[in-house]
Amino acid sequence: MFNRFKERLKGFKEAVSTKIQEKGEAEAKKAEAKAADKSNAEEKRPTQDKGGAVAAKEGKAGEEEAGQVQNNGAKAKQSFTSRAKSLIFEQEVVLDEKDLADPLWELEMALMESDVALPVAETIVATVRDELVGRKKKIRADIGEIVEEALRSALFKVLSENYFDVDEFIARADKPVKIVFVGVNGTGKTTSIAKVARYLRDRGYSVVLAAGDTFRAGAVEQIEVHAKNLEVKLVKHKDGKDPAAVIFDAVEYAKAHHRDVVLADTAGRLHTNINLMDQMKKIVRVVDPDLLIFVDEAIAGNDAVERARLFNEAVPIDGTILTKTDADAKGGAAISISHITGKPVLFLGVGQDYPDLVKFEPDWLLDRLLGS
Ligand SMILES: Nc1nc2c(ncn2[C@@H]2O[C@H](COP(=O)(O)OP(=O)(O)OP(=O)(O)O)[C@@H](O)[C@H]2O)c(=O)[nH]1
Repeated sequence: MFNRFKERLKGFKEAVSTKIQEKGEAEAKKAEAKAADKSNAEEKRPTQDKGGAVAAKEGKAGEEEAGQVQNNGAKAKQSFTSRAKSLIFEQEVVLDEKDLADPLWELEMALMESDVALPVAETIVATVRDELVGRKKKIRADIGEIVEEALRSALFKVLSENYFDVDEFIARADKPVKIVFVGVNGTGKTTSIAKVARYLRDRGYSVVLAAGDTFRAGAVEQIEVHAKNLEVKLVKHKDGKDPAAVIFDAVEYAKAHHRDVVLADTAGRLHTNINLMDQMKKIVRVVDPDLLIFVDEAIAGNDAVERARLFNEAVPIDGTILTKTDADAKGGAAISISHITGKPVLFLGVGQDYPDLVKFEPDWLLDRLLGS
């Protein structure tokens, strides 16, 4: 998961590390030279003072004393150098904007090549810059850790922007909670509905599915298989072509039978298909969903982000499910989609089986984006 993203970030980490090391070494050299000057000055002082006394004395005794003085001088020099060395290790480096210009450019490129949308990449770079510029770093501190911390904090800021606790929302909402899923073809909408049905059923909610994809041949049969596997009620129309009517009936069924949640499938559509977009608007008008969830696949990268933006413009969505993150090497869509739409990511699809659904938590995703 996100292997290419991690690979691309390495370049940035290395560039900052090299910068801190270079700067640290330059400052250490300066400190060493200063310490050596001071040590020479100290060495000279006792020799000169006692040197006068030596001149005043005559014979062997005088020579012995002179030897002793030289010895003392060498010892003083040695202890001064080791003190200077430990001071160098404790030396702190302050990074300025100039030091970080190249590494931050490297970071921006890494983010863009990982399909992070430009405004999001810029936000992340600005936060990392704020984290690193002007802060004192010890030369012997773990530089990798410093850079990782800055990145983590910048990514966390972006990922947690529109955080929404879907569990809490469902627990508090009036029942039945009406949830409609929309998106383009083949991105994993129906599979995600089945996963969410299982997720909710496991948390004690009763679920009704609505076979609202009346457009694609085989779509009703597909959701029927999921309903059977999960042992949940499916509402469908025989030869019905109006998805709004199917979903409306599913809601009526749920009300009459005191079911908690209605999960409605809809046909896959592209935002450019005006008829199908109008149909989606009609569904929203008729059903008035509590949550309109846009489903897209993480592997589509910037395309998924752009589609989410366009769907959100046509009919305001309440959140996103990003599928196929298990197959996504880049991570850009997962990082960008919420920032661009201003709506939260609710779940991530992490495989093809029913349990392969993860409730979106910024820290969970961060561990996978930055982890080894
Ligand atoms: N690896 C992986 N595959 C997934 C995930 N979610 C869905 N899929 C697969 O994606 C394919 C398409 O899923 P569907 O649920 O049929 O997609 P859809 O959006 O309903 O398709 P349409 O009905 O054409 O709109 C299936 O093979 C799923 O098993 C996921 O999180 N990871």
